[in-house]
Amino acid sequence: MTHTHAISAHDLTKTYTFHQQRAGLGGALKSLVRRKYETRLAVDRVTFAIEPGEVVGLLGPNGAGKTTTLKMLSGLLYKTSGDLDVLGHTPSDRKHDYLRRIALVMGQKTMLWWDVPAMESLLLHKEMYGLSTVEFERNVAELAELLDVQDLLNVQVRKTSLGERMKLELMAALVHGPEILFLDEPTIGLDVVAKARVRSFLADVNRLRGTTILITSHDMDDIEALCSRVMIIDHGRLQFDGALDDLVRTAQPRKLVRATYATPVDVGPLTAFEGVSAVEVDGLTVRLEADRARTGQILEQLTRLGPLVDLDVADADVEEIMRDLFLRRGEAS
Ligand SMILES: Nc1ncnc2c1ncn2[C@@H]1O[C@H](COP(=O)(O)OP(=O)(O)OP(=O)(O)O)[C@@H](O)[C@H]1O
Repeated sequence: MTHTHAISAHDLTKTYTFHQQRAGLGGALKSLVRRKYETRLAVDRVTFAIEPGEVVGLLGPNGAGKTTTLKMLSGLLYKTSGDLDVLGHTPSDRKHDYLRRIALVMGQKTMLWWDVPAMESLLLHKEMYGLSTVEFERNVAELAELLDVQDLLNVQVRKTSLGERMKLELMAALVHGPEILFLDEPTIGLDVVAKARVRSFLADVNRLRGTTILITSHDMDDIEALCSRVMIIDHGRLQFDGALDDLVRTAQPRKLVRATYATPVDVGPLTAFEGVSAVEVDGLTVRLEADRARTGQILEQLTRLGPLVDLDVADADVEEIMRDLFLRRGEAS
């Protein structure tokens, strides 16, 4: 059988079953005698396919089911139902051949030994994945250069900064040359410079090696920099799967317009104009939101108000769009 998709999931579902601990000692004893089980539907009939070489962002509010999805894809968790195929494998079988072809990096977990230099962990990976010395040395050299960590490989990991450690973490994840990289919040806690470095590294890896990347992040700058496609998951359901641009267009049907005039203007006529909202005046600058479909007419209207010296039309910040989107969904459910 040939597999064209790197990842394909059909009605993928995960229900957690856990037992509720009652409060206090009496409660704890009662819980022992009569265990109360609860279930939580974390991922609910999710269907998607990802092609080799794609970089896809998995987005959603806290508790949406993103980590659970990544864990099922990487084989750390069993699915409850549905079909899942990654590189022709059932991930939860955790076959050696499968594990060789993927990597999972979790921003808050480390796969490096703390008390020894990163090189020791890399050598362990060499053994684990059965890499030849030539292959290993080539990969280490390439990754170390891309990440600029040549000087850090022989430093005890505990002595490295958070940003440095994430770079070493990525190196450890990629040294065996996986075809798919699962990333869970890879830039969490990093400063702006380190974040940018991680992003450009991931873009390089995708471009140079054709690595398929599925990334979750709460930082929309990560997503904008790396992903042309996003999947939004909320309450376990896949709510959107498509181009980031399309998401912006559908989620934010308004454009942000800023007009600056040479002399003060009366914005009275604007408020009555169809498709205009949130008009604000700040000295000689007028800000408003314009319905996407009517932006042309609205701009024309703005030119009639007075002598324009500057005009700026922009989409809302992706960060803001997400906030609005999740807020609205939260209110609706
Ligand atoms: N081991 C577990 N046992 C029971 N419920 C769990 C377990 N792990 C996660 N959950 C629940 O499953 C749901 C999805 O959690 P998940 O960690 O996948 O969300 P997430 O989208 O990654 O959130 P975040 O952005 O906060 O990391 C949540 O309601 C969470 O409380």
